[in-house]
Amino acid sequence: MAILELKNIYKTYNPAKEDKGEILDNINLTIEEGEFVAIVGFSGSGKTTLVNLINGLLKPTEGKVIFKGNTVEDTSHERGVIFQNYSLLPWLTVYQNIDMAIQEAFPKASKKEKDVRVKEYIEMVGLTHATNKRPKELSGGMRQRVSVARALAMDPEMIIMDEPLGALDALTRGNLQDEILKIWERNKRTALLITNDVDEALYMADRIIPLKPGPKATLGPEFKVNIERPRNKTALNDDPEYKKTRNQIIEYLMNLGDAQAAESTATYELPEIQPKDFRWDAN
Ligand SMILES: Nc1ncnc2c1ncn2[C@@H]1O[C@H](COP(=O)(O)OP(=O)(O)OP(=O)(O)O)[C@@H](O)[C@H]1O
Repeated sequence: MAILELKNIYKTYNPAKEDKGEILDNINLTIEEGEFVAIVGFSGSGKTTLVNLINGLLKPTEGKVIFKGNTVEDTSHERGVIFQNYSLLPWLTVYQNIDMAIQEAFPKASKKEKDVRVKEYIEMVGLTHATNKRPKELSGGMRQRVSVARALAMDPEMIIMDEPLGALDALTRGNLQDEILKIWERNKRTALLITNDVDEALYMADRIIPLKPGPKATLGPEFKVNIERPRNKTALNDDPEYKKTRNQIIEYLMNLGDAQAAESTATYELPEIQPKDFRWDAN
């Protein structure tokens, strides 16, 4: 059953002005319950705008966002967003930031239950030692981990991630990818990951959809990731299916980037791609 539907979404920030700032156009997407979908996009193409539309922070200029059969009008803890810019309350400690989210999601839980949950998620992201610190006392990566813990602690039906792990070192990033996958699988949740990292998308998602560069950014064709779970990062490098899909996506993105550069004077930043990508056999 579809949990999220995007229907003919068009978004401009400036409908009245001549320069309309047309960000998204003709966005159609259906995500089934339990799926893990990744959208891979160019920098500045409208990824955060799309997340905010799904979250309910923004309204589409035209079209509809439908969650569990109802048009999204507002934010809801059923859709937990991990933002790229941490968005923590600066005057609250790590504990209090997470506790506040849990209060909202589980208003009827006892004080003890909430306390156990807060501590469980702080431990999950390895921040027990920083429980009573405020955001300004934390590094960027630590703040991002609090943000991940806060979103997951609310046990949202849909986990929406807007480049959530970009600020982290490789080890922490890998650990959190695994934690997110565990929670998604264990609790049978639905996940939408917005990223510019093709490898992250391939490791985590069931299908990957490129967001073409704007103005009027729209979704490209989907690429299915037919690789069994649980996936092993080291083994993936030798998996023919992984190599094939990776090359297909990268080739598609490179062609898009070239076409866009030929048409426009604007410069676009490609999603994270290594030169080694083209050395691999597409077998
Ligand atoms: N509130 C706003 N008012 C006007 N224009 C906006 C607003 N928010 C974003 N934009 C414009 O919309 C476009 C897409 O921005 P958005 O943040 O959605 O892209 P993004 O793909 O998430 O970017 P990045 O990868 O750099 O984070 C940009 O040109 C940006 O300047």
